[in-house]
Amino acid sequence: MSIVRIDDLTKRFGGVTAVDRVSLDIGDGEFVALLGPSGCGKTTTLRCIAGLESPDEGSIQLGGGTVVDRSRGYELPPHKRDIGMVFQSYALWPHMTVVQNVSYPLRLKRERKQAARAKAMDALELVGLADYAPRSVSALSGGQQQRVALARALVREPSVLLLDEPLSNLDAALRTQMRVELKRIHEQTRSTMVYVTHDQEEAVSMSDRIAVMHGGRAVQVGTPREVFDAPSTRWVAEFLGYENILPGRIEAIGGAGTEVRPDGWDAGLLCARPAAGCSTGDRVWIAVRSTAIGFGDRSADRPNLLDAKVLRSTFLGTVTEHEVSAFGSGLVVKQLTADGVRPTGAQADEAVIRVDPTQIALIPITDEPATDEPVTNESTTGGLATGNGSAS
Ligand SMILES: Nc1ncnc2c1ncn2[C@@H]1O[C@H](COP(=O)(O)OP(=O)(O)OP(=O)(O)O)[C@@H](O)[C@H]1O
Repeated sequence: MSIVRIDDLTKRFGGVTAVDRVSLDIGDGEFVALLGPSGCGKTTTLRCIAGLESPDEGSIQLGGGTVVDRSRGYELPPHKRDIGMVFQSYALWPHMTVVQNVSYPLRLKRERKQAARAKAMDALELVGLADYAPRSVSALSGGQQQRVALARALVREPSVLLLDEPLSNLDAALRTQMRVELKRIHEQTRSTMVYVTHDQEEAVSMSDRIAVMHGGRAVQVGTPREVFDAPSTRWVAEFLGYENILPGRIEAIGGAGTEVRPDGWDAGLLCARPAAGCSTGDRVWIAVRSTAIGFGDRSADRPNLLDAKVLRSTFLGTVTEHEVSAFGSGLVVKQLTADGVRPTGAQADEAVIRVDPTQIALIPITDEPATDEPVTNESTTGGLATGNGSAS
């Protein structure tokens, strides 16, 4: 049964369509991340679920009950929705102790002091802060304050917990630690969680499913594996860090996989992943991560060996990044430093590269109009992706 059901949700701010016909079903106990670059509509979607924004179109159901339905002008106020929220800013009461902050939502609901305190202590136990109960929240670190905010959201046992970039104010080490903590809390409580983030690692490491958002739309929804291994559009592939994206055509589909030929190449590539919805002759984007290309050796009889020219090599600390050219296409190759010694050909800048057939994603080229908007993604190197970008 879906605990959150969003149908055709649209929210406009003046001329800006912040959320554009988003539909999403979230099951009981699921952890779903809304992932996308800044301004793609993640927070607005979350705020519509919470009732902090009033959508222009569409409907939302929580726990089977309608909370907003624009078609009949129905809208339930935020305090009547069975949700808990955790924001980027912890929004705690600085003059209250830890336990007072956590029990506050129950006191607002007129729960008796002793019962509220007992539930608050259980919630603090869950986030590992029971020993801090009598302290003033102002005396806690950022990470501890975020845990208090989490305990406060959990204390009412809401059917849905909405989290808006809750870890973004923490330093990198604490963020990683809190990620593990949040996952544990989710496993322990099995609460349904909707988590807004622009951080891919966060989304992948915690979520059961990810909804990738772009320009107000949920452009792909799936498990982390599905989304990362089979991006549905060129934009999603680029956003998820595929540095090499070439336009090409499917030559043949056989037992060993799909043969594709990038435009302008004298050789094809074997792709071992299933090419869902593709047929021979189809135009496709051929997407390959830089880590899926290595230096090879002609003496081995393996598929996808190509002669290439090494244009530049840059040591990046743990990996070495090479920019190479094969059949006139620029490619980014990344190797662990330990494997970074590349076999040279007759000339110092010549090498044989190998594209791992199991690591190639094929994306049908559709006639959708291109967006000129660049992909903003900290983990993307902004390499030598080619193609005219005329389709997504
Ligand atoms: N109150 C508002 N008034 C006007 N425009 C708004 C308002 N809230 C959001 N927007 C616009 O709607 C679009 C989506 O914003 P939203 O905050 O939902 O994106 P986001 O994906 O959460 O971004 P970020 O990661 O930067 O928070 C943006 O273009 C934003 O400028």
